[in-house]
Amino acid sequence: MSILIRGGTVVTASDTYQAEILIQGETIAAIGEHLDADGSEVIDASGCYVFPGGIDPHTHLDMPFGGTVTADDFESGTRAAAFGGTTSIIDFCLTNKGQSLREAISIWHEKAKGKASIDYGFHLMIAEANDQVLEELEYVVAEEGIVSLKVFMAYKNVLQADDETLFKTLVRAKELGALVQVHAENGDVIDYLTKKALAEGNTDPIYHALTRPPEAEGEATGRAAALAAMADSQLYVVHVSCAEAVKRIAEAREKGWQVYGETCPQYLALDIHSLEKPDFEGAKYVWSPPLREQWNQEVLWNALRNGILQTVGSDQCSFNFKGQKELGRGDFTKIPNGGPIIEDRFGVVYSEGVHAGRISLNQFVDIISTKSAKLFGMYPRKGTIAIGSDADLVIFDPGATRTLSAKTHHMNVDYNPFEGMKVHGEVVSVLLRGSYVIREKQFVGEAGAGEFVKRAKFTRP
Ligand SMILES: NC(=O)NCCC(=O)O
Ligand SMILES: [Zn+2]
Ligand SMILES: [Zn+2]
Repeated sequence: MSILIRGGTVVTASDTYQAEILIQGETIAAIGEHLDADGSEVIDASGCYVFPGGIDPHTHLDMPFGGTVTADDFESGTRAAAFGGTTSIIDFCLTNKGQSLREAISIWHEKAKGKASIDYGFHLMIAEANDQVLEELEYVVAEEGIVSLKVFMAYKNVLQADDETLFKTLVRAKELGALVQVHAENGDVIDYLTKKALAEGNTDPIYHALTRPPEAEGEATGRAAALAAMADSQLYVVHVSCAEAVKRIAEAREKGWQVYGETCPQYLALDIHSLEKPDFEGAKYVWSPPLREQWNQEVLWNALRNGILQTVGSDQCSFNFKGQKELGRGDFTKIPNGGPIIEDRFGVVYSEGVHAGRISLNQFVDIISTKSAKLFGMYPRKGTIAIGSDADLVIFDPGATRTLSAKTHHMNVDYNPFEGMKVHGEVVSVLLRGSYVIREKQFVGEAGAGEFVKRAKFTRP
């Protein structure tokens, strides 16, 4: 089976040009002009961009958290991702203290099996760094192809690990060729501030943000970067929300330390005042780190444009307002943290980034796909348009406009944090390894067609 994409403008992280793309089987066989279409299905991409499929480096599907389980599992989550132009995700596999890593990973494989309609990999959470865990990591990297390890510096008494755990993980990651990720907030300070707020009768959603100050994120980011430098290792800071954290990453990079950073669409396009919405609606906007004052948005865009931050992940972690976010009525600490973003990551970054003139088309591709492929060991199989690469492609109409809404989204959740937002550009069709997942805005993919991607060891991009 071969497909010829004709008439489109091919966009990669480095180039923008008119060309035809010939797909044979699962990969790109040729790129050029006047390619032989004999026997191929021809897709007319006139007026459209052809992008490499989006790679979302940060998702939580079918994850127990905050006393409940995320509303989207691998089936609904990956389908929604495909509608939005994403063809690969990397989901976080949680672990418990005392549990073997093999067991934790096999639980996550079961969650995805037969459900994912796009390709996926796993990051592995490190809850403790004892001898058994450090030993088992060799198998994790070499056999499972899981080359990214996540340490939480927040969520005290739930997910939070101490500095010793982070440092030992960084040292081991260096030996094995893995990239360490951190949720960088000072969990001890936040624990103190949240208890104080509740004791003072401050229970509304806005106190979630007020008890997680930017300094708590900046401090933890700087500490993690310093630990990475002392371990001579590599660090990726997830969901950077504010200027304080950007500053610490910039300082680390200036010193030549291998520190990378990701932000998310919610921090680029929403602000802290959403948490003040009446009737408990502010709970829809509870993330950790929290939404910040609006001026931080331009700091984040500048950091993406200047290469201080490299990627935008969705941090997809959806909970319905009814029955889930509502668990925190009367106590903001019981609001499950997170939101539904997987479908709109690509579109919001295109619209607010490229259309609004903040980043170039090529920077968009780098941020939304290529850098994640490079940092997480999938390049050049994924993250670009090149001969031999997987034919993961997005045909995108830049002239279309649409309004984001829970009424039209495909996530399994009863609200959309970007409700009513007008965006420029629309995903028309999506191919995963040469097969349609989205065809003319309709889902034609298959639950189970997505494959687990074993990734290559970390190399400095
Ligand atoms: N970010 C958030 O609020 N929820 C998802 C879990 C995490 O990434 O910390
Ligand atoms: Zn986090
Ligand atoms: Zn997350």
